[in-house]
Amino acid sequence: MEYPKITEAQRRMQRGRSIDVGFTFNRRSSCEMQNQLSPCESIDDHADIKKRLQYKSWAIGSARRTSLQVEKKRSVSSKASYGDRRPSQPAKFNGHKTARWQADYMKMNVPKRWLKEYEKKQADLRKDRKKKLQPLDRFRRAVRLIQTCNTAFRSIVHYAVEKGQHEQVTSDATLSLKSAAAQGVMENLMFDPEHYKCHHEFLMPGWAKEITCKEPESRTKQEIHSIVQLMKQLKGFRRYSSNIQEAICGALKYDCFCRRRVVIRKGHVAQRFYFIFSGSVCVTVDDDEHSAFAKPTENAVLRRGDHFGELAFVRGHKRAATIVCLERTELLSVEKEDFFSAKIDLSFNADMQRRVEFLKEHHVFSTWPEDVVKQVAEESRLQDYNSDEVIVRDSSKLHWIIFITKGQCDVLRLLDLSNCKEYIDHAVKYRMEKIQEDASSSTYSPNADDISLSSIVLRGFPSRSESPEDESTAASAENTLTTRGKAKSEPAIFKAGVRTAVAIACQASTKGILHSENTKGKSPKGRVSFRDEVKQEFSVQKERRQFSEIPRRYSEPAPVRRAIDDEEEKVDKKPAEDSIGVGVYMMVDRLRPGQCFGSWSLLEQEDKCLTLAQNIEREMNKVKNIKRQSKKYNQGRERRFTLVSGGCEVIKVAKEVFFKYSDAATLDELRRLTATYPRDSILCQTYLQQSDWRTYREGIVDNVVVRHIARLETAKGSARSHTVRSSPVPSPLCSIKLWPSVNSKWEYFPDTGWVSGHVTRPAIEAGTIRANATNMDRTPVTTSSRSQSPSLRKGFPAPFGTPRGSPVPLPAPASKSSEKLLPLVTNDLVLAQGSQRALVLTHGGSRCNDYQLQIERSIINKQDLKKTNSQFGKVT
Ligand SMILES: Nc1ncnc2c1ncn2[C@@H]1O[C@@H]2COP(=O)(O)O[C@H]2[C@H]1O
Repeated sequence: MEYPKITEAQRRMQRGRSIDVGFTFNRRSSCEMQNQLSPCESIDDHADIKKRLQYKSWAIGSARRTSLQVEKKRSVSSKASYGDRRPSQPAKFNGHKTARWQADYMKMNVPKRWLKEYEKKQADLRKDRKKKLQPLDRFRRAVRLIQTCNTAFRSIVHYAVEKGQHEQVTSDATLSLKSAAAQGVMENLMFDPEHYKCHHEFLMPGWAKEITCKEPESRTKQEIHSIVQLMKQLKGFRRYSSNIQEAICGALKYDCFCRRRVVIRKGHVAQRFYFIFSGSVCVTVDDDEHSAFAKPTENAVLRRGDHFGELAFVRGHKRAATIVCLERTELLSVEKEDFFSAKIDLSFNADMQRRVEFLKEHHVFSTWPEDVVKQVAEESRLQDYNSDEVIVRDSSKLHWIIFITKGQCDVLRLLDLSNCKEYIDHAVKYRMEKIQEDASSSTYSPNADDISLSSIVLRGFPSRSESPEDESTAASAENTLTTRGKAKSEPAIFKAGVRTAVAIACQASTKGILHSENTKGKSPKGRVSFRDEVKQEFSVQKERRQFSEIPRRYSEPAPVRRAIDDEEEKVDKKPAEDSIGVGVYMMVDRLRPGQCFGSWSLLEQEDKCLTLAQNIEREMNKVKNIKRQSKKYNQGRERRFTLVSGGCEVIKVAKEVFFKYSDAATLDELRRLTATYPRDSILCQTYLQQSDWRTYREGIVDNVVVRHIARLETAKGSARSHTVRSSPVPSPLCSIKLWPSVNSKWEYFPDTGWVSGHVTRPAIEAGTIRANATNMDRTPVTTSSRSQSPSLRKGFPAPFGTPRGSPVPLPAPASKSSEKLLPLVTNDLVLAQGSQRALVLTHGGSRCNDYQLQIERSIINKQDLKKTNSQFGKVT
């Protein structure tokens, strides 16, 4: 058989057409999975391609065979040349950008029309796939993504461990344990400092260690550049210009020291200047490093990003302090010669100049001679703090006066609530009412939230009273307390207060009201501590002193004073947990540039820093100003404040240095700058007011919900003004709702909220409930009345601590334009007007469409309803 002769061009054309379908498929797959499969990769892929083609109905047998043959031939013959043919950049096709595989087709004479059709089909498919993605599919996708990320992360960790860089991946738990151990006790802080810490501390990477251990001459430019980038993480390093940075990094040497290792000893000749890359060191002015561990609060602690050892170079003296590691610390140091050749000293001189200028301009130092100011500036230190960093934990142990140069700091007062008369009175009163209410009504069992405030106070008592046993526990607790109380001859008020509280605790626990979670949730650090009587006795005495406004120094005879002081010292020496039963931090002041912190104790000892002549004059003035000064003395002596940075730069001047040069004018100026903060009793009242659920709720409502609703309503327009809002805003605007119909049916619809069967229009919200049950009236609450601040609501005193869930009357509204239902929230009590039926919302809320609403129908008889209402009356 003779075959017709065909030209090479015809053959090529035929081949192109015959392989089209199969080839298109193959090429497509090569594009989609470039890394896994490519048609010309090897003959081993042949089986795979065949398998794929079997499932494609449009890949007819003959075509498939041809294509495979062609593919096989091609893959064998053109294996070497394929790489060359393949264009590295996307080629242009018909004015459109095309992919690599399209360019290949062009070469193989694949008709453009087919390509276009194919592309269009693919685009449609992609669009459809995107559109039809169900939430579940989306979720699956997200899960897959997370899985991928997780796998990637694990492989990085694995790689790091293999390469010996596993130290960099240190868990927070290990770090927090380390730092807690390094700091010794957690001191008096009632919040967990770990919450304010970065989760990972970055240790020096292996490659950086290698570079910094090399001789400076053998470091390449690239290596120095990498070290510069790494060192830029340190705030102490960033302040240098790029030239200085490079010069420093060319000479840096890596060192790692363990805890207790002395890096610098006072009086030694200076050799190196140090940056802290990780860990922390303590600066102590003693020759001996032990005070760093014995009195940790008295010494400065330097951390990652700080530097030390410059003073000796700048001043040309010997080392001014001892520096010891508090934990495993990584340091990068620069030799003396490099320090000067890199001109690091210039930046320190500039810093020094800034300090001098700040001090010179400050009022306190206005009378000081220039050389003295310079000396003080030399001995002071400029430090910057990030937001939320604790600068001073306890002002009573402060050894510096802190001047704020930039930014702001917050002064906090740790308020011991268990020592606040107002708080105890409030809690006991509230609890008594609750118990009476419980005793009289068996139908209504209060929610755990209802006693949240009282449980804070009760937390200060031994856990034995919280065991859900019976009254015998109460009796025994009371007995123990009374016996102890007798032995110590407690004041009567105190005994009565404590007894009531213990009794309350037991009664509450027998009813299963006290929930440990509840207590835990409200407790800073979840502490449960027992305040012993001695502490309480003195706290009561302290309280009395505070109330009487008579300064202790001048009102009490000396021996008594000493005795009290001694006792106080004893009490103060107790562990932190014992000294504060229930604490809360209150912000009392915000300091801005120019203001100072920590001068109270200085004013107290002002006599020490005056000359004899000045002393005589001051004695005269003292008599006149006795009352004014005594207040400040008390403040300095008894009250402790915490200083927390809000992002600031400060100058710390040592008190001793300040003492040396202070005169009367300086102290007067300092006194003028020193703020007098409110007494604890006032702070306590403010706290109670702020933590009052209703005040809080109104604040939130004013700030968030009302604005949100207003926005929604503006968007919806006035057409919906007579319909019930279906917005899912769980607005806790009102706790009591009155319904206009006596026997109305109570129904809940997810969209429309509560609807009464007897009312044609939506039931009208009522905000006011009168003391008398029979006189219950309805008055609509408007958004405008709601948005008023609590103080503007006349005749609406804010009782302390009305907890969430308890019935709260709302103020008389301004107008009745709004005829809408306000949403209910959990624990809301719903009363029908004139009806004896009450509903307590136990779960969800009328605006929570996703929740199944459960309603507890408690039938309250008339008597109980009256009682309840009379209690509402009491609250108002
Ligand atoms: N009060 C301080 N607070 C923080 N660091 C200090 C204080 N006093 C001295 N230093 C540092 O401790 C270093 C001890 O060595 P130098 O004197 O060389 O440089 C000193 C300062 O860098």
